Amino acid sequence: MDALVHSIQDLIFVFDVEGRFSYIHAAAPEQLLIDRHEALGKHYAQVLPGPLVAAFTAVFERVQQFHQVERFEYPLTLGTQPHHFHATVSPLINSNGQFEGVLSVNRNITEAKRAEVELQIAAAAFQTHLGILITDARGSILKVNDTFTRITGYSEAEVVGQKPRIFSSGRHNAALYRRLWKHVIKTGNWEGEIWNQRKDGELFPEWLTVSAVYSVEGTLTHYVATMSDISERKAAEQEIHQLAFYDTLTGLANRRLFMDRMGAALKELQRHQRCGALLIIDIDNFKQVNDTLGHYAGDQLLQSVARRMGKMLRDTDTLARLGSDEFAVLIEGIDSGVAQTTQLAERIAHKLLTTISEPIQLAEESIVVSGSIGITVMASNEYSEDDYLQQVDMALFQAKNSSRHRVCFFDPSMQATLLAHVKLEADLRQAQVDQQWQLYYQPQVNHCGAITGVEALLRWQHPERGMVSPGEFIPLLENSGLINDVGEWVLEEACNQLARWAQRPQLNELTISVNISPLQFRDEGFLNRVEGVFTRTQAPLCRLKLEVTESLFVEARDEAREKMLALKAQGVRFSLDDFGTGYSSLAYLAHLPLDQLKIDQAFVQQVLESKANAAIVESTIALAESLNLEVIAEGVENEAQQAWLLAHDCNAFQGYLFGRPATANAIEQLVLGD
Ligand SMILES: Nc1nc2c(ncn2[C@@H]2O[C@@H]3COP(=O)(O)O[C@H]4[C@@H](O)[C@H](n5cnc6c(=O)[nH]c(N)nc65)O[C@@H]4COP(=O)(O)O[C@H]3[C@H]2O)c(=O)[nH]1
Repeated sequence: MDALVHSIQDLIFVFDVEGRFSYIHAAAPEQLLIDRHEALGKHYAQVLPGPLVAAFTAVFERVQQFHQVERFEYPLTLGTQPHHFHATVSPLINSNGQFEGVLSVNRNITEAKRAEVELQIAAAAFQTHLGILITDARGSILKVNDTFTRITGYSEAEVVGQKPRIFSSGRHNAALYRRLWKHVIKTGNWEGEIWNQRKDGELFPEWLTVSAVYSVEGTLTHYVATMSDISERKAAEQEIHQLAFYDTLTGLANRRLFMDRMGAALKELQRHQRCGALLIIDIDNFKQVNDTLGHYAGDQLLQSVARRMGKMLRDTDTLARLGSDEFAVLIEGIDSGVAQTTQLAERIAHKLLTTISEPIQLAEESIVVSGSIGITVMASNEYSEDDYLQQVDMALFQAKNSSRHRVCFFDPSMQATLLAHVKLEADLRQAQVDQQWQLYYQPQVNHCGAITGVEALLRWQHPERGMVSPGEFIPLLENSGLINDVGEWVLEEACNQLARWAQRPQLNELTISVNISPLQFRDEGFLNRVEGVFTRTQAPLCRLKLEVTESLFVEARDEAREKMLALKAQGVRFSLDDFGTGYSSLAYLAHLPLDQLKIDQAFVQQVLESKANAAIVESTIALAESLNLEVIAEGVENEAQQAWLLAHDCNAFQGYLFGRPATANAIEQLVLGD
């Protein structure tokens, strides 16, 4: 009997009515908290840990009171290991029906508990955001989770027993699947991107991991596949790629992608000695379309031009939009040499120009635009992408500035000229900072040869080049916007001179003519600047003449007239310079508040040689007379010219015959006859 009891794995305790241990069975002494002999006769509260005492007391009392079997579970640490027990506590009732104690049978359920927890974890893990599919060793589906159903549209019932190939998208060849299974067999798992098909037929990309499951004995029992639907991520990646490398308006490559392709083309050039050509295309009247028809029309224009050019080019060419109305074409991998590449690029450029200039229907209007193209041939890898872009920009600049050739090739001398321009512009900015300006004055005389006034002419005292002529730098001042500041300096200097001469009896009648560039005149702040100068210098304004040119009245002429009237009201007079060279309407000129017509030196110098020039000068003099304007001839170099002019009623002159431009001091000496 003892041997029988001894073989029972459960712990058996008998407690008397008071709760003292009267019998203890344990298969091994380590299953007990204290030694069996020591525990016998002790109250359970003296042996068990506090929390268990409380739980056991409640059970004990109920068993005693109701004479019923109670069951409960409790944790207990034996040695250092946590354990779980299940206790069945029964009342011990004697033959008289009296309660004599309790019998507690305690089973160690630690392993079962652990398995239960693991199962719970596994079940929770199975329901994750990843789709899970489990197959047997032959690949038949045994189980899938809810996420799998959400991703694929297949319920578990629909797929159990099937092979995973039912999800195949047809996008991958058999070799990929062979590689996949080979890898799983060799390493135990595989992961990668794969396209599958949902139940509704839609193909989608997923990130798939496949793992092989082996039994303890090492035999393959299952495959577990987890998958996540990456179609949204792929779409987002695609969108990011599109935004990063393509122009949103036209869908063409953007500057970044274009530069990448150029980099690749240059490498190709290095490896295989193949030439390439780079073209930059600019839509000449794009700004005008944008300003007059609005941005929407401008956008449509660009889209239309992009479409047409795209159709014209080959798939291997890269067409890109680099900036607002600037497109670029990269033609690469041309086997033939530089000469043939040049010819090919030119042919393509002309075709592009033709396609650009076909009429475009924008809303109600059909418009025609033109383009200009700069080309450079990429035949050497000693230049970088940026160098080639710079070259082609220069060629484009040249194409835009030449009225005849809308297509220009880059040539190195162009680079030298442009660099000189850039240097000159930088020098001009420095000239303004360092005030390297000087004002010279050229005498203007009447029919008796007496000096009545001067024309103020700007000089630039360049630190290295000496005196630079305004013909060279005025256009640059105009292009860079510096003309406003420099022009103000000229006016202030001339007005200060007038104010000084006003103090001197023999000089106080002299007038000064100041050249005003159309750009300066049109500037919004022009009147304010001029009035500032007048206030500061207190010059006698009736002796100030502003020389304007006909080109001022080509655009916004009413605005120009308004400004002239405002200045006229302060006593300022106006001279029309270079008369006869422009295209202004005489009828309009008659409406301007002018005081003087200046006959351009080109006519004056040819007056004796060319009948046509003589006729122009004669009619200018007649026109001045009829409009009641003074007339002055400039560029008079000899007495014969002066005599001719006098004979034709022109009584005011300027030119080398009477004096070259000189300093104010020199002019004063001339007037005073020193
Ligand atoms: N061959 C020849 N030339 C003569 C003769 N008499 C005068 N000249 C030159 O002809 C130009 C007359 O000035 P412009 O027609 O207003 O032409 C001026 C004017 O358009 C512009 N300019 C000069 N100073 C200024 C200025 O302060 N502001 C602006 N906006 N333009 C200026 O630069 C142009 C050239 O000025 P410059 O080189 O000083 O050249 C001056 C003068 O030196 C002559 O008998 N024969």
